[in-house]
Amino acid sequence: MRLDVVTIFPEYLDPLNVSLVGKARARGQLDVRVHDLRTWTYDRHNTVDDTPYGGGPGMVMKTDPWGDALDTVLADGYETGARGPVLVVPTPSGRPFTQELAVELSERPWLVFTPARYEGIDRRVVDEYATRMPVYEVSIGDYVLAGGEAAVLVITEAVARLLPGVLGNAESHRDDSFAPGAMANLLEGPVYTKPPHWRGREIPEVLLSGHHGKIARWRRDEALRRTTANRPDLIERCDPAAFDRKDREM
Ligand SMILES: COc1cccc(Cn2ccc3ccc(-c4cc(N)[nH]n4)cc32)c1
Repeated sequence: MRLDVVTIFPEYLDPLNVSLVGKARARGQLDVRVHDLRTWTYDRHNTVDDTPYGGGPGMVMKTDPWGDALDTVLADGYETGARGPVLVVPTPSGRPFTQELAVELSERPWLVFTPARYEGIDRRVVDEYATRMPVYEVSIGDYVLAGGEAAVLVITEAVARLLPGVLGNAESHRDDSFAPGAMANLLEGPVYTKPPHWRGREIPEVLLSGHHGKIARWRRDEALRRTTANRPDLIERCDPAAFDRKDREM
């Protein structure tokens, strides 16, 4: 997978050099290229913004730097054999970023991220590139950030961990809270590791029993308890039949 990120804060994407994404890049599983939008400005102040038509607070990011940057990035990608780009535009007014959308994006060969700042990018930029490629306008949550770079980090990590061979235990994302199956839509339950005793606190007996069926049922029940407490909205999405099937397996 190729990822291009165009931003006025390229250093904000430095975390993509470490941990899971950094290792995937080092192994050649991910080709991540970060571009400074100001490369495509030609005035003394490297201007990327201007006042909004219609008035109002803040500034809007100008068309030309984005158009020149995206044309260059896309041309370079095509020249190096990349195909099937999609534009990913972080915005508070986008569709919610979910595990389902992470899976969908992980199946694409080339993501081009356009994290904006100020009050966003002149709408004509998205309209222009929507004529050439799929555009995903994505919100990572119902809160307002100062720009899209943090969202790029979130989306990239959620997508990268789904790529074959990136996660150490190939199966572990299959048990994700939001992955299909009996635990789908359930939050993660509690986890424990050594030492067995810590400040007078013990490990739940069932986890020491070696009885895999009882352990699986306990984990499912704990996940149900936590989901009921913290995300009752997810409970409605659970499939009781999947629980029955899982119970019969345990
Ligand atoms: C566009 O409308 C906006 C309205 C008020 C502020 C801002 C600030 N801002 C600029 C670019 C940008 C990109 C993403 C986000 C963002 C995403 C999520 N989930 N929260 N916040 C916020 C961004 C934009």
